[in-house]
Amino acid sequence: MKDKNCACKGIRTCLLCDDSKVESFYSENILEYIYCWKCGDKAYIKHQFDNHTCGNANQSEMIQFISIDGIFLQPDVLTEDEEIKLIQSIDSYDWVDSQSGRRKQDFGPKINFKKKKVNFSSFHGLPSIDIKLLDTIKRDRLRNDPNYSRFTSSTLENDSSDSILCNFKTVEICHLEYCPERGSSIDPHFDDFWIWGERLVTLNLNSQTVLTLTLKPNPEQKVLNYCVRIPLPPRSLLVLYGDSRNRYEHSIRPLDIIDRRLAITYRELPSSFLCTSHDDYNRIGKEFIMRSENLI
Ligand SMILES: O=C(O)CCC(=O)C(=O)O
Ligand SMILES: [Fe+2]
Repeated sequence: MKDKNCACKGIRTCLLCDDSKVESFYSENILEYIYCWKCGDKAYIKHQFDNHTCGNANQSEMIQFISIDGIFLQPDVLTEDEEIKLIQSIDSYDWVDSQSGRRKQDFGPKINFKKKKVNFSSFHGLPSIDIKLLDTIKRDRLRNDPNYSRFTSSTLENDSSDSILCNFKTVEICHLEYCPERGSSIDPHFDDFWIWGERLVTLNLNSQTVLTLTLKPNPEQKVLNYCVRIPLPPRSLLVLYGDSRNRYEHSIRPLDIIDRRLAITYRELPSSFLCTSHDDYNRIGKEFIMRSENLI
């Protein structure tokens, strides 16, 4: 361990505080399935990925795959020009050091997840360019090819002809920066279930990476553990929901950061805050909506 000159706490580390981090991270050998965004609901064993046929029909029985619920990925939702302008806007705000070698910019209230308390005093609105681009994407740039199973989950109340972002109301935005020099990563985790809704929406900018889904190891279950690797090109939009949000933890491994990568996460509220008779939840829901409608 080196002297701490970073924001890591507890078991989290980055290259600044632990130079063995990258080699030791996820050294266990587990089966890797690669997600195919065209198929929408399948991930193929790594060495056979290039041989698979997209869609449900005509799949060779020799190809080993798993079905996976609740991933939507759409490449090229932004033009290169839009991406450049978005990155310029992001870099006009101050970065704050965060855990595991990341830096971040938060646009939302301070939340104490354990005590279930929300403090809105520092939340003054959401960056307008982030919201306008997501609106454009929602309106014009998402495709639901009927030949493939792009929406899979029963946890969404959407009709299959709806966009995956139907009725998505952003109430919090976070900008994240990952750099290979800092060994930036995010450990496997669930996003909070109390305050954040069903869909986790992420825009990937500046360089490609891979988001990894894993199941928490369960010593009682004797099934071989595995991971699902989701390649994320720059300018792609990812939505995790259903099993991918609720059953699998997600992470970004340091070796998957090959260049500076920026991500914008957009979060919504669950219905428990929106249509409720619970006074406290009602107040929190209303305050979120009111503050997030202010574009800065
Ligand atoms: O960087 C990413 O794509 C994931 C970020 C994430 O999981 C989070 O902020 O909760
Ligand atoms: Fe997350």
